[in-house]
Amino acid sequence: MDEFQFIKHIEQNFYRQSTIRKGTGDDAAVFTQNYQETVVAKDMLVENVHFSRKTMEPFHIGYKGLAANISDLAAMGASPAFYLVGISIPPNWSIKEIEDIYNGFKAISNHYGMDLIGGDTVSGNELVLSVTVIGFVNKNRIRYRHLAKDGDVVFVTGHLGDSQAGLHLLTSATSMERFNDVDYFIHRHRMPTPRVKFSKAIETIPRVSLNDISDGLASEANEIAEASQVDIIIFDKKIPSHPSYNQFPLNDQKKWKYFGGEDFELLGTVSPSDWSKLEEAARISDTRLSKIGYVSDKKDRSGRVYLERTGQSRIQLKKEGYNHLSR
Ligand SMILES: Nc1ncnc2c1ncn2[C@@H]1O[C@H](COP(=O)(O)OP(=O)(O)O)[C@@H](O)[C@H]1O
Ligand SMILES: Cc1ncc(C[n+]2csc(CCOP(=O)(O)OP(=O)(O)O)c2C)c(N)n1
Ligand SMILES: [Mg+2]
Ligand SMILES: [Mg+2]
Ligand SMILES: [Mg+2]
Repeated sequence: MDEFQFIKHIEQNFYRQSTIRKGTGDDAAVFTQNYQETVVAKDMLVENVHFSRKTMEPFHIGYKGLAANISDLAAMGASPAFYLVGISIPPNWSIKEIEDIYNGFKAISNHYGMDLIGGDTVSGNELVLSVTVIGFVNKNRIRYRHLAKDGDVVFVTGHLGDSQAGLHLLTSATSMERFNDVDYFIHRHRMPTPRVKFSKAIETIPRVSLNDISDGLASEANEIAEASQVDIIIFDKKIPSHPSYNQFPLNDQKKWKYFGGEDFELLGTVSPSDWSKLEEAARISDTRLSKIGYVSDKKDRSGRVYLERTGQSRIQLKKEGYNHLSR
């Protein structure tokens, strides 16, 4: 199969989005849009950085590559619509394996009614995916990270630390039989759920600041604090974790839930007067929701995040987490 046959092979034969005028097959895609804001994001997935052939099957690579991107749309309040895929294919990957990556894309894109409208195919030394997503959101419902205000409630969806626990189970030398809920943790690592349903369900709330947790809670909370120029206080004991999470070494538990990343949960802040609406949205979207802290209303704020631990002094939670250029 050559490059052109490959493209023909992966093209969709119909489109779900009615706004599409031209998908794949010309020099560029064309869609029309009139009243909503257009939201665009890109995240890459690179062999031996984001996955290894030991930790992920080809299907998971496609699924997670698109899930990570959809997560950024959810973090802006946007509904996913389109995606484009740049792929560098090494010679030692079979066409069947590449097809399976695309089966991963198809599985999650079907779920959100998204269309593949373009991309690029090249040969390379390592498998590299560069995915671009496009979504739409109503003008006054964009969930910027600079929208946090004094006195807000700080919340998070789901459980934290699961993804790195899954990676640990996939890579550590100790036998998996020693652990409970192995399949759950591995699934959370390989096939994370972007919180689109929750993000849509909170549409009635006028102001929410939101970030998705790709680099760890500490990093994402600092991004909200810096962008909004507020101080955030987080209660250590309120961080939600899976019932079996406490089977891992204490140090790892702490490391993964604050600095691990790839959980693709949503972290945000909302006015206390909208908290009950948020709870209702969590209920109807079947999403776990936890109140984990608050935005300080003191005047001397500096865009920092602090951690409160029972019986211990308050410490600053620094912007540490997964960082590609920390050398
Ligand atoms: N190489 C790059 N060129 C241009 N913009 C970039 C580049 N890398 C990151 N960005 C932009 O920087 C911002 C933060 O990126 P990132 O930390 O990867 O976000 P996220 O963690 O939400 O995926 C985004 O607006 C992103 O588009
Ligand atoms: C083999 C392997 N090693 C390490 C990791 C852990 N890891 C890789 S990237 C990453 C953070 C998220 O990736 P990034 O590209 O920073 O996403 P973004 O913040 O741009 O959405 C983590 C925790 C992994 N998933 N697989
Ligand atoms: Mg990114
Ligand atoms: Mg993000
Ligand atoms: Mg991202």
